[in-house]
Amino acid sequence: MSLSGSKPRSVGLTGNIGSGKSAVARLLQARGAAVIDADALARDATRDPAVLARIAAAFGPDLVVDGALDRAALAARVFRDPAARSVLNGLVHPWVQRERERRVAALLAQPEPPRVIVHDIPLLFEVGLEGAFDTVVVVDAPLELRVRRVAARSGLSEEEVRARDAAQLPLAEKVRRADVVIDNSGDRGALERQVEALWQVLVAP
Ligand SMILES: CC(C)(COP(=O)(O)OP(=O)(O)OC[C@H]1O[C@@H](n2cnc3c(N)ncnc32)[C@H](O)[C@@H]1O)[C@@H](O)C(=O)NCCC(=O)NCCS
Ligand SMILES: Nc1ncnc2c1ncn2[C@@H]1O[C@H](COP(=O)(O)OP(=O)(O)OP(=O)(O)O)[C@@H](O)[C@H]1O
Repeated sequence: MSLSGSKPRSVGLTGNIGSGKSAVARLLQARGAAVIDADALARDATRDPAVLARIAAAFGPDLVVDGALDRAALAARVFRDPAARSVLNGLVHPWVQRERERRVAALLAQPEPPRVIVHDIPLLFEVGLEGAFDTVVVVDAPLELRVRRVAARSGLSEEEVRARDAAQLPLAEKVRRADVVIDNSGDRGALERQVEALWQVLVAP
């Protein structure tokens, strides 16, 4: 039983590349939420030898170097080719979905499950998961700002960020479909204030 004796609230957290999902997830985690990060699970999937073998079979053995996926090379392929992207998604997404369900089951089996479980899923709408959560939160920020923030974080070029954004449902459409929108066009203080307000709603009886 959780402290309140009720089932954890499930939150789907999404937005396009660089919108600030991980930043929001961290702030919710600091307040006591459990976070399941689909990007991290997708990275785990590509370390599974069975998945890696299927990626090598589909995209060529040169994409696996010393037993590890050449992520940059695969990204260069899939973000300019929707058909290739859909093949990769078909190899990785079922693994991610299974592991996510396993993690939820483990959290629910704890003596004191968390009050809130946050599912950070970049492609939540694209894969049709919008009905799977009590609350869907979309993190919004203008593309120009996201390009700058991601470049500072990871060194992806402007073109690479734009290509990934173009491979996702338009962010404005996600904002329309959201239950809650977090505007991350401001500073970190502004973000934290919105997350605190969201948290109060999530844990309200
Ligand atoms: C292509 C890969 C190898 C590139 O790896 P890389 O380390 O450069 O990026 P990383 O995985 O950290 O993803 C960063 C961001 O790219 C975007 N992105 C990743 N995959 C996709 C995709 N298939 N479609 C659209 N956007 C994507 C998301 O915004 C994500 O947050 C990797 O992203 C991958 O395996 N993608 C397929 C799995 C997937 O869909 N992951 C996203 C959530 S499950
Ligand atoms: N309000 C903010 N002010 C300044 N920098 C920010 C703010 N919010 C997020 N960032 C920074 O912008 C970058 C992108 O944010 P974050 O990694 O949280 O986005 P994301 O949506 O998880 O990205 P991805 O789609 O790549 O997973 C990070 O370096 C983060 O630290």
